[in-house]
Amino acid sequence: MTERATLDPGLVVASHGRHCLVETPEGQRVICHPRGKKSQVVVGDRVLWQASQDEGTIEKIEERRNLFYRQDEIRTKSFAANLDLVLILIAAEPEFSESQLSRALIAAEAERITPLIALNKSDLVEPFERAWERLLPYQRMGYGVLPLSLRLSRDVDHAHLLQHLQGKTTLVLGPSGAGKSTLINLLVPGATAQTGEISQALNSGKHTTTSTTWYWVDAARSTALIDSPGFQEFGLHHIDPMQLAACMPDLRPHVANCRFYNCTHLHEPGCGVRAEVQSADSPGSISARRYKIYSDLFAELSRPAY
Ligand SMILES: Nc1nc2c(ncn2[C@@H]2O[C@H](COP(=O)(O)OP(=O)(O)OP(=O)(O)O)[C@@H](O)[C@H]2O)c(=O)[nH]1
Ligand SMILES: [Zn+2]
Repeated sequence: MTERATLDPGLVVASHGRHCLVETPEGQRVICHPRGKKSQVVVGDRVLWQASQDEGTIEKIEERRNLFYRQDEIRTKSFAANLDLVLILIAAEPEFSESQLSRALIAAEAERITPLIALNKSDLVEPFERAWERLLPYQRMGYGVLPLSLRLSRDVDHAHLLQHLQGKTTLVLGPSGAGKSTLINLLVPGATAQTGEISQALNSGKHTTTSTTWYWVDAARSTALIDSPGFQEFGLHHIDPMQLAACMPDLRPHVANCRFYNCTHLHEPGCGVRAEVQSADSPGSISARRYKIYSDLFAELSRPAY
C-alpha cells in the first residue's frame, strides 16, 4: 500500500495488547497501531486510520454509542463498543451462577444495551427445568429468555437465534461449558479457524488466543457476533453503588416509594425496595436472592478502590 495523507474509515475486529486488526469497508484487514499511549481501541470501534507501508496507524476513534466493560479493582477490561445486544449464554449444566448472570445484566443496563438470556441444553430435561425455574424472576422483570438445544436442534436454534440477531451487533458472553463455541460455530461456520488466523496475524506468528473477536454472520456483513472471554470475575467497579438499583429492573420501580431520596435500600425506614422483598410471610415482587445480590454488590462497590 502506498503512503498517503488521507484517512480511511475502518472497523476494529480484533485487538491484542497495543495493536489491533482493522477492517476496511471493502473487507480488507490491516494491522494497526494506535497513535499515542492513551488511546485504547476496543473491538467494535469505528476508527479513522492512516496507511503506512503494510500496516496502519489509528488517528481517531469515532464517538461510541456505548462501551460494554467490566472493571475490577486493579485493571479495567473493556469488552466491546457500539453494541445492539448482549447475549448471555448459560446452560442447564453446569449450573449457572445467578450472581454472575446479574452482574452481566447490570453491566448491560448501565450502558443501556438490551440483554437477551439464552438457556442451552434443553435436552437435559431435569436440570433444564430447574434452571428455567431459576430464570422465571428474570422473565418477570422483562428479560427475554430463549431456550436452546445447540447440540441437537441445530437448524431450529439457528433460525430462532437469527430472528433475534439479524442486522445487529451482538456480544456473546457465557461461562465456560455453556456452549459458547458451539453457538458461534453454528452461526459462523469456521469461526475457530478464523480465530487462529487472527491470533497469528496479531501475535506475529505466536499462536495464542486473542481476547475479543468480531465475526460476520452473513456475507452482506450486516449481522455480527463478538466473542469475548471473561464471564468469570465480572467486576462492576465502574458503577456507582447508588446507581445499582436503577440497573435492576425488579428494584427500579420501587425506589420512588422510598422515604429518603438518597436511600441505599439497606437499612433506612420507609424503604420502598425492602418493602417488596419476598419473605416467608410477605409475597413481594423482589426475590430474596436478588435482594442479596443487590446488597452484596452494594458493599463490594462501596469499598474504596485502590
Ligand atoms: N447436552 C447438551 N450438550 C451440549 C449442548 N450444546 C453444547 N453441548 C456440550 O457442552 C460442552 C461445552 O460446549 P462448548 O461449546 O465447548 O462450550 P464453551 O462455552 O465454548 O466452553 P469453553 O470452551 O470451556 O469456553 C460440549 O461438550 C458440547 O458438546 C446441548 O444442547 N446439549
Ligand atoms: Zn429504599
